[in-house]
Formats: sequence, C-alpha cells, structure tokens
Amino acid sequence: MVQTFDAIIIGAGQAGPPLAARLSDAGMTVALIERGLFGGTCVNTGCTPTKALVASARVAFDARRAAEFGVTTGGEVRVDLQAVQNRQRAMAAKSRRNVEAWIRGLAHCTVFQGHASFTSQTEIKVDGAVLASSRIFINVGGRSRIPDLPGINQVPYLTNSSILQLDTLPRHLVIVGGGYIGLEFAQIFRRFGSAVTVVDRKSQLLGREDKDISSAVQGILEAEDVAFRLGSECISFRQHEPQICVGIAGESGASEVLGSHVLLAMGRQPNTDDLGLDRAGVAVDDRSFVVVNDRLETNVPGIYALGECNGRGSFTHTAYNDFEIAAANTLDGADRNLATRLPTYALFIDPPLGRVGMTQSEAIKAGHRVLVGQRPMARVGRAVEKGDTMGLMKVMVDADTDLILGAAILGTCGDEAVHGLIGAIHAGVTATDFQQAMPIHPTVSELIPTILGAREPAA
Ligand SMILES: Cc1cc2nc3c(=O)[nH]c(=O)nc-3n(C[C@H](O)[C@H](O)[C@H](O)COP(=O)(O)OP(=O)(O)OC[C@H]3O[C@@H](n4cnc5c(N)ncnc54)[C@H](O)[C@@H]3O)c2cc1C
Ligand SMILES: NC(=O)c1ccc[n+]([C@@H]2O[C@H](COP(=O)([O-])OP(=O)(O)OC[C@H]3O[C@@H](n4cnc5c(N)ncnc54)[C@H](O)[C@@H]3O)[C@@H](O)[C@H]2O)c1
Repeated sequence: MVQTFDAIIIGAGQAGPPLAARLSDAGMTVALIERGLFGGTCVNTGCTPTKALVASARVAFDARRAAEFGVTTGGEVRVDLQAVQNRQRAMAAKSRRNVEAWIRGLAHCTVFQGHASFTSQTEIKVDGAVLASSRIFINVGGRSRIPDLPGINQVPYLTNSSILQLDTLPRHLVIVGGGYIGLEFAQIFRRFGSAVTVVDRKSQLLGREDKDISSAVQGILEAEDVAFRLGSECISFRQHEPQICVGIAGESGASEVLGSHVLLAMGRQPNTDDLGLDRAGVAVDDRSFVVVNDRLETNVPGIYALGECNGRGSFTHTAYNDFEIAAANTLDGADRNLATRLPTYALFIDPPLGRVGMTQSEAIKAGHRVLVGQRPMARVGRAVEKGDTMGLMKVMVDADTDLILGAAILGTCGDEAVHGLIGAIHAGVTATDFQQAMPIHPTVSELIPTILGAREPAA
C-alpha cells in the first residue's frame, strides 16, 4: 500500500530535522527517512566529536605549557585516548538522542528507519514501504571519498568516522589530505602525542586562502612539529608490517612515507549513488552532486536537494541555511535563494581561522580596488595576555564603495571575532561606519576598527 504525505524528507542530518519540524508545525504531514544515525555527519562523525577532540587536545597543550603561566602540574602530561574518545562519544550520543526524540515527538511527522530510494518522481521505497508525495527534499549528506588507488584495500586505513573508534594512540599518523579534516586531526593527534605527517598534492595548503593565511596555518602546525609533505600526490599504499607505506609522487620523483596508521582526508563524496535518482530523472553533476538552482530546486519540479549533497556548501551552517531557504519558500511565500549567501566558515585548528566573504586575491580578481587592514596577532593585547600570539588578522575593503568585502582572522578567538564582520558585511555596513562603533577592551574584536583605520592599497 502506498502511504501519501504532504512532504517526504530523505536524511535526518542538519537540514532534514528542522525542516520536518517547521512543516509539521504548519500542519503538513511529513515522512522523514533515516538509514543511519540521527543527526547525520555533524553530530556523529563531524563537528561535535571533532570539536570535542580539539578541546581535549587544547587541554593537553595548555597542561604542557602550564609553567609558562606560573602554574605547577603533576609532571609529565599523558593523554588517555580511550577517556578522550569516551568524552566525545558521550556528547555525540546525547545529541543524537535529542534529535531522535525531537523528530519522533513532532505532531505530523512519521519517522522511517531504513534506506530510501526513488522509484519514480513522486515515490520513494524504504524497506517494504512505498511513500508518495509531490514534494520531496533530499538531504542525504556525504562520506569520505576513498580513491581507487593501488593497494588501498590491502591497508587498514582510517577515515573521519573510524578514527573516532580508535582507543590507542598511533605512534605515527600519516594523513593524506591537508584540507579541513586533515589539518584538524593533524593538530589533535600531535597534541595527544602521536608523530604526524600530512601529505597533500598541492604545494600550498588550503588553496582557496591567501598565501599569507595558508603559510601562517602551516607555521602554526609546524611549530608543534606536524610534518608536511606538500606537492606530493598520494599514488599508492603498501603494507610493510608493522608499518603502512604511503606512496607519493612529487617534483623530486616517487618516494614513500611510512607510518603506523593512515587517515584518508582526501575530500567528500555525496551519498547519491544508491538513491535511484535516475528513476526520478534527477540530474547530478560530474562529481555526483545533485544539481540545484539558487532556490534549491532540482531539474524535476517538486524535488529539492539540501545540504552537502547539492554541492553548494559542505558545512553544517550551509545545510541549516538551506533548510531556512526551503522552509521560507515553501511556507512563507518567500523568494529566498543562495545567490546572496555570504561564504562563512572556520577551520578549527587552534588557534582557529575565521573567514567571511572574499579573500584578498578573490577581491582583486573580481576587479575591486582593494584596501587591506591587517595586524599580526602578536600585536593584539588579548592574544599576548593569553600567551596565544600565532596568526594574523586582515580585512579587505572596496576603495570605491567603502564596503567590507571579506576578512580572515587566524588567531585566538578568530572563529568568534569574525562574526562582527559577518554581520557588518551582511548588513552592508561601510568600513567607516564600522570604525565608529565602540568595541570592548581587551578583546580580539577591538582591533578590527583599528586595522580598518589603517587600511592601505593591497600589494
Ligand atoms: C570530520 C568532520 C568535521 C566537520 N566539522 C565541521 C565543523 O566544524 N563545522 C561545520 O560547519 N561543518 C563541519 N563538517 C561538515 C558537516 O558535518 C557537514 O557539512 C554537515 O553535517 C552536512 O549536513 P547534511 O545535512 O547535508 O548531511 P549529513 O549530516 O551527512 O546527513 C545526511 C543524513 O542522510 C542519511 N542518508 C543518506 N542516504 C540516505 C538514504 N538513501 N536513505 C535514508 N537516509 C540517508 C545519512 O545517514 C545521514 O544521517 C565536518 C565534517 C567532517 C567529516
Ligand atoms: N571546520 C569545518 O567546518 C570542517 C571541518 C572538517 C570538515 N569540514 C568539511 O568537510 C569537507 C571535506 O574535508 P576534507 O578535508 O576531506 O576535504 P578537502 O577538500 O578540504 O581537502 C582534501 C585535500 O586532499 C588533497 N588530496 C586529494 N587527493 C589527494 C592525493 N591523491 N594526494 C595528495 N593529496 C590529495 C587535496 O589537495 C585537498 O587539499 C570540507 O570541504 C569541509 O567543508 C569542515
């Protein structure tokens, strides 16, 4: 028997549950289907567990430096990885239970547990059930991309999910991929006590960032003895008991990096391959992301794609913002879209990198006459007081309109301090206006008006 709903949502990650809640609260009948863990990547294998690990790593880092702050501790600092992992697991489990209880408690929402796939443009099968709706929201997220390289299946590699199950510290962790996942785990495990080597095919880390920012990120990690093999393409894997050999090809030819463990952090792949999209005629791009327009509509009327699977953002806040757009357009008669969405993100190494809008090179490439205000964190009072002086902050301004174009704050509290600029850019506040607000002392944010006041033509 076919069960009909006002809306079907596939995936209980970051967009699905809040969308189910809004539709149900509006009186619509909703089917929400989840095949794995409620809360998806962010809650179970992404943001929550990794930021809990970042916090444990910071405590280890601080404990080792305690004497610098005049604090005496009980001797050598050791990390009990099992206890660290239990802490993050407990947080993820609590969050997962909360999501499940929330969606199961919604008045008009029926939760189905199982793998969903399209049988037509309006029908979904999940286990034995067939569900129908003229409105289907796809929120299936993604997973680690595992490239088909020689030897890959002969070595016990780790991913962002399986590394969360590891209870003994790797002696030497080799991380393939120096993106967000690679860099966050690199510092986490280095601080826990592992030797860490990061291999990346690019010669500059975080290729999207300005060179000064990516060099400073690398410097922060190198200061803690994270080793880098950049400009090195990973081409193969080989087990050489008890080591794993990662084959790399770089400018100086082929060689190997040996480690006790290997983490693959080589990008993400959308969970669209087993969704039956072809049976619904939903178009995907060459990397299997669902193609959507700025209103998150696919090429099939009534079918939408939200979150990481649409290739328009791979962060929790972009997935959540997709929910807000879809809900406003469905329920409020709004015409919200992605076109005006500002890029915002943070890299949670410690100290973190907070980012909004354009980089300096993007702004120049886009034809702006760019003024830049910048300052090393070593000249930010709050950073000095905290003994946390690595990094720099910079803000880009359009010389003709005085509008703020973008900012990067790499330093203590950079993930929080950047929010003042997110608000300002979103609201179209000029640099001159921003300078006239009175910030709080002593904070990192108090220096933003100061650096705006010293803005100079970009080199
Ligand atoms: C290690 C790591 C750290 C991260 N840290 C951050 C961070 O600090 N900040 C940040 O903003 N982002 C971070 N991210 C990214 C963030 O977690 C994701 O972008 C976000 O979770 C995507 O949300 P989503 O709703 O699109 O997908 P997901 O959260 O992945 O949810 C998709 C859900 O769909 C389900 N599903 C898939 N296919 C089917 C099917 N056929 N039938 C039924 N159910 C299905 C899945 O089981 C899953 O529960 C991190 C990611 C990783 C891997
Ligand atoms: N702080 C955060 O918000 C956060 C944290 C973690 C993950 N995430 C999300 O998860 C996504 C995926 O993260 P990721 O780090 O896996 O992907 P990524 O795309 O950020 O980085 C992958 C890296 O792997 C390298 N690479 C790929 N193939 C290679 C090869 N054969 N040899 C050597 N290097 C190779 C690439 O050059 C790249 O630098 C990110 O885009 C991000 O949106 C966000």
